[in-house]
Amino acid sequence: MLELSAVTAGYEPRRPVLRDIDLDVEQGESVGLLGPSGCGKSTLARVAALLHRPESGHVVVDGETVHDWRYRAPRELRTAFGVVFQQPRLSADPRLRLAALIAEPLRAVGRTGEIPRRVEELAATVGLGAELLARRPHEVSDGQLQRACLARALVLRPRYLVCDEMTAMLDASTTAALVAVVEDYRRESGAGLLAVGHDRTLLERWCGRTVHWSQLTGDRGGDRAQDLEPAGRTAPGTA
Ligand SMILES: Nc1ncnc2c1ncn2[C@@H]1O[C@H](COP(=O)(O)OP(=O)(O)OP(=O)(O)O)[C@@H](O)[C@H]1O
Repeated sequence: MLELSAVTAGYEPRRPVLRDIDLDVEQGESVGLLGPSGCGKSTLARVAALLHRPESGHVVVDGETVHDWRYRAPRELRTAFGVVFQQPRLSADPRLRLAALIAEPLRAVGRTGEIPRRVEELAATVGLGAELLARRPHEVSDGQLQRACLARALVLRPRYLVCDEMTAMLDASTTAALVAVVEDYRRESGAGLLAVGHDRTLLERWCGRTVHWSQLTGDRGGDRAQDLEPAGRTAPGTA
């Protein structure tokens, strides 16, 4: 289980974005996190994925308390997470062809022998053909690049997936395709999922449990219904 307890985190001393937040994701569970823009969802997702050190509180991953974040975290913990962000262009090295981008985590942990087979498997899973794999990020669409970023997030077979507005920039059919890839992986691997977004309908269809920001904060800071995106942008077939 991924356990966040009493997490306080932010970017400036004494001005936390999150205060005393508790959130659990069981293995095999899919949890949607819904809230208005700017409330701190991405910050919480980054703390959960060990990418942002909280000021206080605890993060426990399958019984192991986290003491270090980012590159200081032990490799075994870092590689337990696959993360997909909203804007693939900000998280993709523009110099890498898509095949190399998908293989990046395997290369980083020295498992280069697995690269050809895993890239081929995952390219098929996310729907990228050989011709696209040979292109660089500026030569593909946002949706194609996000497919590669999802493949990269899955390449080490993570125990937890954190999808931070993964589909916010995508059309309905690409959204449905990527959600299906995540769900197939989750069912087959037993991984836990934290999916962050604004789209209530999408998250409620996608996830077994949807948590509203106001439930995490006890209405401190307030989750106002009118700040949430209206239903209707949801991809068909994502239920
Ligand atoms: N790197 C940063 N440095 C300083 N402040 C930041 C940084 N990143 C985010 N913030 C601030 O922290 C607050 C929470 O931001 P965060 O991105 O976590 O919200 P969010 O709920 O994910 O928003 P959105 O739904 O719009 O993506 C915002 O006020 C934002 O301006």
